[in-house]
Amino acid sequence: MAEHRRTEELPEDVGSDDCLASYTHIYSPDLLQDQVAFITGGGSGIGLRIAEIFMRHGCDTVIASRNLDKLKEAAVKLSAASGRRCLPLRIDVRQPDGIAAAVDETLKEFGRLDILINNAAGNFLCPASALSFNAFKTVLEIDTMGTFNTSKVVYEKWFKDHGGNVVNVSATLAYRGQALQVHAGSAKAANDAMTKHLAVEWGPSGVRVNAVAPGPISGTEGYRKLGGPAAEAAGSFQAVPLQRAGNKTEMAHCALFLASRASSYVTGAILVADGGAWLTSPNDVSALLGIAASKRAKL
Ligand SMILES: CC/C=C\C/C=C\C/C=C\C/C=C\C/C=C\C/C=C\C=C\C(=O)SCCNC(=O)CCNC(=O)[C@H](O)C(C)(C)COP(=O)(O)OP(=O)(O)OC[C@H]1O[C@@H](n2cnc3c(N)ncnc32)[C@H](O)[C@@H]1OP(=O)(O)O
Ligand SMILES: NC(=O)C1=CN([C@@H]2O[C@H](COP(=O)(O)OP(=O)(O)OC[C@H]3O[C@@H](n4cnc5c(N)ncnc54)[C@H](OP(=O)(O)O)[C@@H]3O)[C@@H](O)[C@H]2O)C=CC1
Repeated sequence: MAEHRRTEELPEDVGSDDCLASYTHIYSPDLLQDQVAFITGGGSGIGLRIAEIFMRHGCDTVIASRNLDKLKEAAVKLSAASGRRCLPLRIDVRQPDGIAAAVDETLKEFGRLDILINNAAGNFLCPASALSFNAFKTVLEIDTMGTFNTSKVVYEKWFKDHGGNVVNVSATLAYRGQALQVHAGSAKAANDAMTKHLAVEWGPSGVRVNAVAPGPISGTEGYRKLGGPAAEAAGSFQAVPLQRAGNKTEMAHCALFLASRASSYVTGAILVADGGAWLTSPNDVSALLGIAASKRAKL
């Protein structure tokens, strides 16, 4: 008997921080019609693709991070690809006053805010013994405090009275112990707890709070910094049930589901989107990359 292996068509992707040349809608094209999304770290990687896919579903966006030149360049590409408006704003998610000013500007420009995507993060590989106290604190401040700061400002300025959707970008690396990742794993685990606590507290205000937890996602800074290309070369993805890395469009589709009425009864959920990697795969990146645990890894 002939062997049948069902294969799904993967959504389009490009490896660089560019917009897609073509896009086939899976969801209704008007799923986010005339809504407004505030996306931290929306100028690159997964955040940029989330902005693009949201805009292709009728949404206007604010993309906010530290590097305004990068954001302005991205905003031009995003508007050209989608015909929607994109406002680039400089923020550091560690600074609540700057976030507050950006949210004020968003409301002045668009008159509403429907979706917050907490995507900004920082990471690198480093053994705990070599990690400075400031390095650990820095990652917690960006990933965890940054998520709280932005969520709280958006809630107080708009969501408390109008409802809204928060989607946090987590990581499955937090689900098992992993060498060289105590800073990022601790931060993302805290964010998963924050997702559940805020879902409970803000549900009565009509605010849903969910998270998507990616595994390795190609074509991103995180993938490059954390050894994705080396893992590919070593054939490590064969150990992942779906036998490949994910792509940015796949993550954007998860965020779109959680940010839209497609998930209207879902809150406090963490949508694991890692091809099954954390369930089964060897996840000791230090062994894979040949990095001795006693040495500082600057990748
Ligand atoms: C689950 C998979 C399982 C199986 C699959 C099978 C095989 C796969 C195998 C491999 C994995 C493959 C792919 C990857 C998979 C998953 C990825 C998962 C998660 C990714 C998470 C991410 O967050 S990705 C985001 C990446 N992007 C960025 O990091 C961009 C933003 N980053 C930054 O701005 C900086 O890097 C920063 C975080 C350091 C912040 O910058 P800044 O505020 O300017 O801070 P600094 O002043 O520069 O530094 C502060 C202190 O930190 C120290 N530091 C900085 N860099 C390093 C480093 N590289 N190593 C150690 N220490 C560092 C710095 O020295 C400062 O400390 P002092 O004490 O000196 O003051
Ligand atoms: N790529 C992967 O394989 C995985 C990624 N993730 C998560 O996905 C998300 C996106 O990562 P990825 O696309 O790979 O990486 P990127 O480096 O492209 O994205 C991180 C973004 O965060 C922004 N940022 C960093 N620090 C700050 C700050 N202090 N204030 C405001 N913005 C900040 C950066 O912009 P700027 O420099 O302009 O500030 C950048 O746009 C992260 O939450 C990451 O943890 C999770 C698992 C796997």
